[in-house]
Amino acid sequence: MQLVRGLHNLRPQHRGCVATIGNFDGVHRGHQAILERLRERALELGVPSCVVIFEPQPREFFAPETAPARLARLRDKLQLLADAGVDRVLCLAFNQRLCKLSAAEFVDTILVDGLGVQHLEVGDDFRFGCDRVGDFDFLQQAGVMQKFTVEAAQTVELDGVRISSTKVRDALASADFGLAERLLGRPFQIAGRVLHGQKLARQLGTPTANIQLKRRRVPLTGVYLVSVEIDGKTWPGVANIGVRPTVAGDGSAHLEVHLLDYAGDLYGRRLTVAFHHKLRDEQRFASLEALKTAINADVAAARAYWLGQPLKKSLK
Ligand SMILES: Cc1cc2nc3c(=O)[nH]c(=O)nc-3n(C[C@H](O)[C@H](O)[C@H](O)COP(=O)(O)O)c2cc1C
Ligand SMILES: Nc1ncnc2c1ncn2[C@@H]1O[C@H](COP(=O)(O)OP(=O)(O)OP(=O)(O)O)[C@@H](O)[C@H]1O
Repeated sequence: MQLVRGLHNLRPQHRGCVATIGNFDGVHRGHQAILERLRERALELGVPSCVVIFEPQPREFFAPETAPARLARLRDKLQLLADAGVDRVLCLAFNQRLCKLSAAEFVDTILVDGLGVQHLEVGDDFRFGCDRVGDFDFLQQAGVMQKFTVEAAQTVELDGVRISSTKVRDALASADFGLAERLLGRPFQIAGRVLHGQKLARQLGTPTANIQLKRRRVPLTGVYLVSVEIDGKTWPGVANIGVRPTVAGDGSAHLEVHLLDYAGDLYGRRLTVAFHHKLRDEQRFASLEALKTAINADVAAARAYWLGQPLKKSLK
């Protein structure tokens, strides 16, 4: 899959494609259906498929304080789009200039002049352009004039409710990982590289791998039963995701995982953590001793859970 960053990096050979536009946060089953349709159209027309995304996402640009945490960071989104068979991603900087484009300018500059789009696939609720004036009808009319076709993707629902990134976030916030998995079409996961921590965990008796979140905000906090994939092998574990109030960190979120029965150095390795069950909220304990007691109880609960579970369900 090819990544084109910014309109200015589009070349004449990029013209001619089928395209869709959106945030695609989490690449849930609604998105997957659009991408499937896009792939079919690309094959029919013999042109590449292109997904247009924005960085930052529009809500993060307009209201950085209240924009929801992302389900997946850009790198993981790109991987998911590649896995869905997308040929090209055009990643546009969402800035003052872009948000001021009228719907007609958006179509002319990006879709027609930039991409030479032959077919567009969008959700029926899709809106774009300054003040979100552009909609499906507008696109269809523009398509008649500018010689491209537009199709409204059928809404994908689960139990009568439209699947959306928002619904996945709600499921994670209420720790309903079964629902999150049904919305996403895969378990909710966070991937990252293992960093050196404050080395307190060993003193607490429970070694943990600290996964780099950088400045990433996360859509869930607390203590969870997890399974962790390392180089294709899966290990049961217990994880804390949060700001670690007891040891007064820097206020940024950390993901720390203790793997049951794993002995070995994980520094620098890339882990993928899948979430299965919430044990409790993160707490501020009065002492390290009290934190240690709580973590021991978490580990015992994890051990009991994984022993009682048919491991093959979640573990390879
Ligand atoms: C299962 C588990 C549960 C945890 N629960 C909490 C908690 O409730 N409150 C808290 O402040 N820190 C919690 N922590 C984080 C510890 O504070 C952290 O692991 C410890 O500070 C070690 O940090 P280090 O790896 O950077 O040395 C938890 C960690 C684990 C592995
Ligand atoms: N359940 C769905 N069924 C069909 N199309 C969908 C579905 N969800 C999103 N789409 C379409 O996928 C494209 C990208 O959607 P986008 O990520 O911007 O919104 P979303 O998933 O509804 O997220 P949010 O909850 O943040 O609004 C848009 O064309 C949108 O209409």
